[in-house]
Amino acid sequence: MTALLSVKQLSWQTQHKSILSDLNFELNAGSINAIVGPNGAGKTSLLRCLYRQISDYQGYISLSGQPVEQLKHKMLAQQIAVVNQHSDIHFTLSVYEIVCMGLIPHLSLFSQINSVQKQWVDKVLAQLDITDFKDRVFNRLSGGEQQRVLIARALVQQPQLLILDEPTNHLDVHFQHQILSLVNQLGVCVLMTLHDLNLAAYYADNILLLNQGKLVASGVPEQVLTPKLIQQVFELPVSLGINPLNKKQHVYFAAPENKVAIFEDQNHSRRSCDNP
Ligand SMILES: Nc1ncnc2c1ncn2[C@@H]1O[C@H](COP(=O)(O)OP(=O)(O)OP(=O)(O)O)[C@@H](O)[C@H]1O
Repeated sequence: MTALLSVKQLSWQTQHKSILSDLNFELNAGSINAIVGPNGAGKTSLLRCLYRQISDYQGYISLSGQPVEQLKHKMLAQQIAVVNQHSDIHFTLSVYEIVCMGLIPHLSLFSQINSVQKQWVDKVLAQLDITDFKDRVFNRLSGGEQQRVLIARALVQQPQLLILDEPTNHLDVHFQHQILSLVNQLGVCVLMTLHDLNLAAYYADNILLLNQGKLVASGVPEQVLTPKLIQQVFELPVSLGINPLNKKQHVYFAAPENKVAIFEDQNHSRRSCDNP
């Protein structure tokens, strides 16, 4: 099977620092993929290379066998949709207007939205369960509702690859699971960054573990989320178990050992003061 996205020997550096180095991986059509790693590991930079917000990288990125640098901007927007951490939404627009913006890569200059495209927008609104508030103003929605609107806008683009940068950011536990189970049912290839390793284990088919700009491991969650790798990358004591509710792998963390020693010390001094 030909990969949908193929990344080979991808490196990117700024004037002073290497940010990504020699990344190699492939994503299959329809697969759900999570990039995890510590702050500053290069997760967002990698995404930015893929949708060519960064273009001065070295290496090869191809989509359905075609190098992305050969794709015209509009063609790229028809194939890759992006939901960023910081939305660029004009606050006074309605949900419907925002979702329709996803059609822009499919419209020619001054053309109107046709009936087929209207039907497509309605279908996506229904799929994300936001039809009821399509006339509401975007910035009066809850964080979870806003995230669903932004994903709807991205889906209306009819992309082959949906890129989500921290889609669960600022969402409570309920909305985190709601968004990710929804993402799981979209039927498009998804590449998303996640900080929560357990959400990655629950919802991703494959995990890419990034540290200091390097791909430390990639594969199914059980292959990547091993105690040895997690401990090495996040520098915390770790233990693995199974979540009894969904039977998926669950990662448990504790405070770093030296911190525990400090806490114990502080408690000891406090106890000593309280009970001389
Ligand atoms: N345009 C830039 N110029 C200089 N340095 C940059 C630029 N973009 C990113 N960096 C640096 O590259 C490193 C990786 O940043 P990036 O945002 O990709 O990490 P991340 O894994 O997404 O982090 P986080 O989890 O904190 O969001 C950081 O040290 C960041 O400061």
